[in-house]
Amino acid sequence: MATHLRSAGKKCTVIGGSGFLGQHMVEQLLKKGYTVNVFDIQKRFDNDRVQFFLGDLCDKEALLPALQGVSVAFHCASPAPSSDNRELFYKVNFMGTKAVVEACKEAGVQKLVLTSSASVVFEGTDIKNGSEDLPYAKKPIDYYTETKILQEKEVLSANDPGNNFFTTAIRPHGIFGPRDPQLVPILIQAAKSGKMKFIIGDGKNLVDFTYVENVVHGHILAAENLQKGSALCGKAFHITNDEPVPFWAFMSRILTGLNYDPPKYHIPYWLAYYLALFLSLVLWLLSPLVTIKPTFTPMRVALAGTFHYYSCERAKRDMGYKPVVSLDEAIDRTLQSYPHLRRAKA
Ligand SMILES: NC(=O)C1=CN([C@@H]2O[C@H](COP(=O)(O)OP(=O)(O)OC[C@H]3O[C@@H](n4cnc5c(N)ncnc54)[C@H](OP(=O)(O)O)[C@@H]3O)[C@@H](O)[C@H]2O)C=CC1
Ligand SMILES: CC(C)CCC[C@@H](C)[C@H]1CC[C@H]2C3=C(CC[C@]12C)[C@@]1(C)CCC(=O)C[C@@H]1CC3
Repeated sequence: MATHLRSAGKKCTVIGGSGFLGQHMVEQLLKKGYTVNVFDIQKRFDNDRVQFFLGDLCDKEALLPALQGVSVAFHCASPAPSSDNRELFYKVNFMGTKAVVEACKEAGVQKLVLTSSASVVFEGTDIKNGSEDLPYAKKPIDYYTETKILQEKEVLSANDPGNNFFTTAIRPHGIFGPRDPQLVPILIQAAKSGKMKFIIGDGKNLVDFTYVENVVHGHILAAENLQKGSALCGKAFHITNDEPVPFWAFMSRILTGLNYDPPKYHIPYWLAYYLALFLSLVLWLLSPLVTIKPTFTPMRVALAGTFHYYSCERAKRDMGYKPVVSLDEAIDRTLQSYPHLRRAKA
């Protein structure tokens, strides 16, 4: 059945709809004829076609009005990984997700699609073409990821066909695109302050970077294929660009595309890792006196210096997923979208 026919008359709620991914979700859902509610802790854009509900997702009562009459809820809210706030991650990603599940059931929502993360299986060592069958990380790289695991388990185990409630999880990796507040802005900030001189390791490690529209496409396909008896029920799916790329080649392309020099000196992976670990220890000791956010954390060094790319064969097989924007096109569109970060040529 054509996508526009399947989506006719569908009403959905995007929890976290004011965020980077959330806003792109809203735009595509509206294009596909969905009626869209946004539930978020803040309102970051205006759109007459969207009904906004402001509140904290940890509060079930606040969620309920946003879910009335809705058939699909997309849950893509999370505190930013860089907030580095253990209590907040636990409260929002774990306890809050329990509230989301409860509220969906109470409001009679039939489908819940969670935005998880491919990092739920990453322990800081190489993953090449990893499938969804990899076990959850026993030692997740940070507390954000630890709570993404708890969150994913909570949502997948809530799948309950007997009560007409179906759940699935999308695991994207390294989302980028216009309006992303993390990847490009952090990279350019690091370049501006002269910190992007070194390639961690030999620079050959392949990683997935996934264009935001492909991530959105995966979510919408998931919602449309999630139904009684489908292979999606209670399962997680990698959504990638299906074009793993050397981490440092990708970074260099963004840097040169915005007129910054690419890194050219190599530093051994373990040296970078232990330097970052030592730095975080020093900053932790100083934290009662001063708060400094380091650019190079052990987590970022692990992400920058290892292979971690994932197979999206399961999504292709079970929901007909195929990236809609190639990596080349995605990088060009992203570079175009950040004129304010472009360095004036000398
Ligand atoms: N960006 C990436 O590379 C990847 C992201 N993900 C996942 O994708 C999802 C979306 O990420 P992204 O769009 O980058 O994140 P954003 O921070 O841009 O968006 C998340 C939104 O959720 C809101 N939010 C946070 N806490 C609450 C709360 N308690 N109640 C209601 N709303 C809340 C945020 O508000 P505020 O800004 O005020 O906190 C923000 O508007 C997240 O679940 C993330 O874990 C997964 C893999 C990779
Ligand atoms: C300073 C440089 C070494 C790195 C600059 C880019 C990084 C900020 C990004 C490279 C990989 C990204 C990534 C995430 C955040 C931004 C990066 C670290 C996530 C941690 C976002 C949340 C997830 O669920 C997993 C992502 C993995 C990749």
